[in-house]
Amino acid sequence: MDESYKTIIGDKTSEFQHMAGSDGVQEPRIWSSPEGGRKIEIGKQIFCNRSLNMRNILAVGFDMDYTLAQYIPETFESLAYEGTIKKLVYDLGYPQELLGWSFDWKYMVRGLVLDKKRGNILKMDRHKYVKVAYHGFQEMSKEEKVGTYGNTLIRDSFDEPDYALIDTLFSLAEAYLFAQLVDFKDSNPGKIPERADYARMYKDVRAAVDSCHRDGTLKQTVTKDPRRYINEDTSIVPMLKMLRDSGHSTFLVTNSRACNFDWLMYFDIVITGSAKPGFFHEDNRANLFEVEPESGMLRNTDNGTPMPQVGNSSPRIVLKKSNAPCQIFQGGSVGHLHKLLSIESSSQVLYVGDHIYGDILRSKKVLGWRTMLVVPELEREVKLLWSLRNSRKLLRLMRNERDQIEDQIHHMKWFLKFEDLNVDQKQKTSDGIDELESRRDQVRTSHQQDQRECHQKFHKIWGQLMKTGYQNSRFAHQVERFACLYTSQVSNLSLYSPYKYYRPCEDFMPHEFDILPL
Ligand SMILES: Nc1nc2c(ncn2[C@@H]2O[C@H](COP(=O)(O)O)[C@@H](O)[C@H]2O)c(=O)[nH]1
Ligand SMILES: [Mg+2]
Repeated sequence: MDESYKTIIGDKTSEFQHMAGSDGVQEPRIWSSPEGGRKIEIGKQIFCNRSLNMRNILAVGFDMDYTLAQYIPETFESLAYEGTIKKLVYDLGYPQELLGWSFDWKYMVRGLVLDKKRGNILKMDRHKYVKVAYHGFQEMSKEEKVGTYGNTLIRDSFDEPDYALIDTLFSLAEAYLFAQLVDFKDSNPGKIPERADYARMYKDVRAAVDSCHRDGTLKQTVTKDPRRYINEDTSIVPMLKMLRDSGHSTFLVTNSRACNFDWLMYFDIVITGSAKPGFFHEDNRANLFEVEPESGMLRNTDNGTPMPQVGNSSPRIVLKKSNAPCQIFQGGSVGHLHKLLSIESSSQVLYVGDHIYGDILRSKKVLGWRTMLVVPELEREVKLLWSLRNSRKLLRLMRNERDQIEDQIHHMKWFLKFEDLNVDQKQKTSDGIDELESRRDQVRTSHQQDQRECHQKFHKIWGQLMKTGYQNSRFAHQVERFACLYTSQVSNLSLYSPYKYYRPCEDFMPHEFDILPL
């Protein structure tokens, strides 16, 4: 939320005050229990794509919104949805009846791609093949899908400007509204402002959402009733404390201009209004301002070094239970942060965020920071996966059976065509082929049906977040490439030793699967 820092820092009674809960009272840690550590439940585990030794990490950094501050999409995204509709109607000339629309917060999922020009919503696999496609809320037939996206010679990048990626939970409301508008335009062509084609409608929705974040519409409502919009997670403060006690520096880099007052004492450096992902570019020349905590006023700095104001020394907020001053800044770039934390190599930094592009992909690609992605959806996904493990095995067996039958059919057809057979043999072979073809059709139909049902247990429309059919989804592919670690909640870090050596599981190529089964 782009709002004044002053609101939070200056008014200690404001909303986030209630959230931190425990202020660091140490409970026995799951990893340090005398029995030698207990098993961590599957939904809370940290999964590793790339080896990461926490002993080599000097500074652990955090994003704030949807990472430390766990917004409740059901209420928070509904708020964004309602605010956006009002702006569309009152500022952008959309019809009044939009005000009666409602939001199904569960309908859209992360990883989807909006085709702005065609009004379609797509889920694709890691090769960028479109596997599930809807026009508005209307499922596209296989023929339509292949006709529109199936050309394997002209491969689309499926990126901006013609496509929009739903890569943060903040985008769920705008994706849903876009689908609603597409349906509405198709059935009421005269009611949408004349100039508005699908792409224009997307642009209007984007501008309206943006405006809700900028003008304080959302912030004001959240401030009045924070518990309605943000999940209280009392394990965050102990987790931050544990990291600091183990010798790691901690920092916060958020695009928001506000931050939770109760967390400040557990960070060495706080940077608000960071304008990620631009923040991660070394050549970013954005000025770094120091925030005067009591007033929220900004002071110029010389690359992070305080510039004494005439007649005034530069004050620091000295926080309870901490000898070191917490330094709070706004703006700047990664160069400033590295200097403030005395970071010599990017690989000494672990950054934890929720935005696969803005937090993870850019910081990894541009800087080589180590990264951890927070995926709240993962907890439910892995639990379901566990409960469906036997069905998944059966599906694999069915798929193998279908392959074997197909091979047999090919073999027998070849035999029929090229072998010198008598009439009787020909008849027998043909009958055999008919039988196999009917068996293949049966297996294929039940396999398709069971696979669909299995996916629908994860999500009725889009299926499993990390898979598209048998392939990894595009989202999963990005997670695999750019997130060294991933987990469902940031506080899962406290379930592991702060010196843990995270190691990935073994990679398997297709030729190894049958030889080295698990
Ligand atoms: N101006 C816009 N701000 C947005 C939009 N979507 C989210 N946001 C705000 O960004 C920060 C994210 O904070 P971070 O801690 O995750 O870096 C938060 O304040 C959101 O309100 C948008 O579309 N436009
Ligand atoms: Mg965030």
